[in-house]
Amino acid sequence: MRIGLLGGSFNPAHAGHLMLARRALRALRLDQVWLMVSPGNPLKPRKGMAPFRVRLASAERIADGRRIVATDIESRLGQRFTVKTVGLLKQRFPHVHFVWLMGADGLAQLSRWKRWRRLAAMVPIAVLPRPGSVSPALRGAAASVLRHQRRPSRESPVLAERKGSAWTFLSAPQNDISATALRESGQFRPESDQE
Ligand SMILES: Nc1ncnc2c1ncn2[C@@H]1O[C@H](COP(=O)(O)OP(=O)(O)OP(=O)(O)O)[C@@H](O)[C@H]1O
Ligand SMILES: O=C(O)c1ccc[n+]([C@@H]2O[C@H](COP(=O)([O-])O)[C@@H](O)[C@H]2O)c1
Repeated sequence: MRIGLLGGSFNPAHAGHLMLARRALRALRLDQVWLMVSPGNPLKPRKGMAPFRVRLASAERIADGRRIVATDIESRLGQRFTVKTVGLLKQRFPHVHFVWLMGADGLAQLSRWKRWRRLAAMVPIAVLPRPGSVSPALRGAAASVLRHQRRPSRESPVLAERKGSAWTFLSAPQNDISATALRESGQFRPESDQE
């Protein structure tokens, strides 16, 4: 079983998440993608962050419950740092091949995550393009440190099964949608979503 983990704030979930999940399912030959709602991104301010259950409900609305599944497992594990969450998931599901999924903005800031080198050694990573972030990501500190672990995208179908450190950059159509833009345009009003 191969599962892609798309960790995120989902404040709110949107079409960019769905595009990323669908592209990863196909390119990485995944059985499922989990939209793993973060109880609180350690690098994001709490201000402006909708309550967890509102963000989970938002992720559930874009999921299909079959190949793309919204989950509160990170909150139930009581974790916020990805390195801890992935370690616990691997313990709990020893037969699953997990792949960490993220947009290029994630790779650009990965070197600020807790024990990120350890994380990159624990789980294969697939990065998808995002407008404005491709160049900062590929020229950033994490991509530089991990340059010898980068695999060509033609190996994507077997990335999930790789034992050692491995990451790849997938080509994909880009979508400039963001949760920030949706919040700023007033299309996501958590107060009314809580009713
Ligand atoms: N339009 C997009 N294209 C590619 N990846 C995306 C896109 N939107 C979000 N992602 C990725 O999905 C994951 C979760 O993102 P998140 O829930 O923070 O959404 P966001 O739109 O980036 O939010 P915000 O604008 O509040 O920072 C991250 O890995 C992010 O890179
Ligand atoms: O572990 C960390 O130090 C860390 C720092 C920043 C972000 N993350 C994770 O990155 C994922 C994307 O976060 P976000 O808020 O950009 O959607 C989400 O699962 C976060 O928990 C993790």
